[in-house]
Amino acid sequence: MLGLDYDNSAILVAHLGNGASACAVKNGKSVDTTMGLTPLEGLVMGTRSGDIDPNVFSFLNKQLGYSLDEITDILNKKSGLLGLSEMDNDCRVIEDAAAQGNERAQLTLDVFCNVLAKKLAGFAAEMGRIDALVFTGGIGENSSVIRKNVLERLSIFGFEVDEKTNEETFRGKSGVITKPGSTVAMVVATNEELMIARDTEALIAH
Ligand SMILES: Nc1ncnc2c1ncn2[C@@H]1O[C@H](COP(=O)(O)OP(=O)(O)O)[C@@H](O)[C@H]1O
Ligand SMILES: CC(=O)OP(=O)(O)O
Ligand SMILES: [Mg+2]
Repeated sequence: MLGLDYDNSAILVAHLGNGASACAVKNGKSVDTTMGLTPLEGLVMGTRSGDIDPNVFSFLNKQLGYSLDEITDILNKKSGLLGLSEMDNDCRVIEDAAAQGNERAQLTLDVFCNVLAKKLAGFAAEMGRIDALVFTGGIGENSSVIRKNVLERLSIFGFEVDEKTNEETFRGKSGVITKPGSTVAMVVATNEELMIARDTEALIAH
């Protein structure tokens, strides 16, 4: 798509759906990712907190009396976009509220984008350069608001969003969303379900 040399490339991938993660892909291989032992680590997600002080477990238990199961449930199912906005885990609902001037909704979007931008910047440091940044997943493929917010935070790496193309890229459309001469950011529509089905078929066929 970009004519990059597969064996000499550094690509950042932001897969933003309900679950969300970022990945550093060097020379075609994933060399780092934001999720950890469980999908809770890393980015702010629909209902998952992402990175948080691990002492939150002992604090919420000792100070506020929550059980281990309750804290696990809060961090996985009641945090993230839902917990920050106190509205919904669906990014569209929060974007609409922010557009109407709801400050809490705007803060939620800013936290989401700030955490993502910091992770991507860290990956850039790890790989030594960025040839392209790929947005995918429901939010990555459809939200021009989130993409613009993140790219502006990463302008130090030479990203310059093309506002018109960015706004016109959604619902399965793929393509570059930055200006000519900018470090490349693009949308790549994924079909995870098809990949999972193909991988499963390949595994059970043997
Ligand atoms: N037009 C849109 N603008 C902003 N966010 C959107 C839009 N369309 C879908 N989304 C977001 O995409 C999320 C779902 O992404 P998806 O990749 O399907 O999730 P999953 O991780 O469940 O596979 C929704 O929760 C919603 O927040
Ligand atoms: C791991 C993951 O992406 O979870 P979800 O199905 O919530 O998106
Ligand atoms: Mg998905």
